[in-house]
Amino acid sequence: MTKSEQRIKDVHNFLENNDLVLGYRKLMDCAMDTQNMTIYKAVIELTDWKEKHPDDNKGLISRSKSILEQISKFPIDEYANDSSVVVGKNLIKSYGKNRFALGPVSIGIKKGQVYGLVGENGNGKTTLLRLLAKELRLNQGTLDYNLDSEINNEYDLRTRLVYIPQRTKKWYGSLKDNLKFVLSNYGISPEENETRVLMMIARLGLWNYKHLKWRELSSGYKMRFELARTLLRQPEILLLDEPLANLDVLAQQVILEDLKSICNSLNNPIALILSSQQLYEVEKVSDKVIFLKNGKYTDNSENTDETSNSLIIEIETNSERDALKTSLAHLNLEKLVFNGGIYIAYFNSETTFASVLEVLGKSNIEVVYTRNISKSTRRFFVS
Ligand SMILES: Nc1ncnc2c1ncn2[C@@H]1O[C@H](COP(=O)(O)OP(=O)(O)OP(=O)(O)O)[C@@H](O)[C@H]1O
Repeated sequence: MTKSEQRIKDVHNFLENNDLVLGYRKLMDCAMDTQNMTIYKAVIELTDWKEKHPDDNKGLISRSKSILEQISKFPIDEYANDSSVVVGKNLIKSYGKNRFALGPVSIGIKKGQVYGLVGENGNGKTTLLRLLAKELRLNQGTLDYNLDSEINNEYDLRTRLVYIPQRTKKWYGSLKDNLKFVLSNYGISPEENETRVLMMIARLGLWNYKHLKWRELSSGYKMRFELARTLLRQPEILLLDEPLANLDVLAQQVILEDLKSICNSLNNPIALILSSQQLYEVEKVSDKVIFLKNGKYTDNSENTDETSNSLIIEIETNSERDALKTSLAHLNLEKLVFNGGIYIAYFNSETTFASVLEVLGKSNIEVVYTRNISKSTRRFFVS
């Protein structure tokens, strides 16, 4: 089964299981992989119908399946270049003597991959993103881009290597007109412009906002607009500074899933690096998580820290510390740290998470929340 057939099958399964919100998004991703305007138009028409018939799930499923059928007839040219699109070696950036210094950082990312950049405030996330975006000059190290498009000047580079800062600029007119303006520079017909823009509006959940102006949009939707604007230009590398800021937890998950899915396109994948404070959400979608502390770098695939073999568990409980300590003691508990809200329990490598759950379950400890963070970047935040 090809990847494209697998994706179509996945959408079928989502529809069959009534996971319609997700199924519809994945249907749009399959549609976008065709790059075919007839398919785009069918999706646009269905999006409009869906908004007018919000409760007709049966109708949505049968109409979606009929589009899937059309999509399955299109051969998809799968992107096949497996080399890194950006390679940074021993990057160092200093803002001056005795001031903040980042690095050395080495990084290499392929298209279709997502890297999460995490760390507390002021630890160099924006600095690293701006270095990769060529907005800041390196003090040391080398930075190479292997872009597929021909790059003749700074403008070409800026369309393929896009950095979206935390605060974006105000724009005038309607959301849709602004998106159409982006494509008007690409020499495509007005009809195709309209179709591509409406498709992107549908995919980014902006359908009911397309006629709104900048000041009428919440910050979450302003970010979605920025993404739509950027994605229309088909970038090869996308650098996002805190795209989750100002979003509620549900919206954070949705936008991350959307980003991951869009960047994983079969024929037009994008290398995505995003910074965030939302560790767990970012970990879920990232191929690699890079943790920055005081400008120094650790990534979660290198188990080089001293706790890399330990079992580390977060536990939230209303019980007393002594009671917790006593019940866990015989499980080779090495350390129990309380950070004010949550306990972090460190065990030696022979202890399993299942055995801790068993002990907690049988004890009188009232567990509100627990999580195994042994492999999570979270362990660097708490240590
Ligand atoms: N232009 C600059 N000149 C001097 N120092 C700077 C400059 N820009 C950033 N810094 C310093 O570099 C450090 C890292 O900043 P940076 O914005 O990269 O961190 P961050 O991890 O993105 O933080 P946040 O999560 O708060 O956005 C901070 O101490 C900041 O004050």
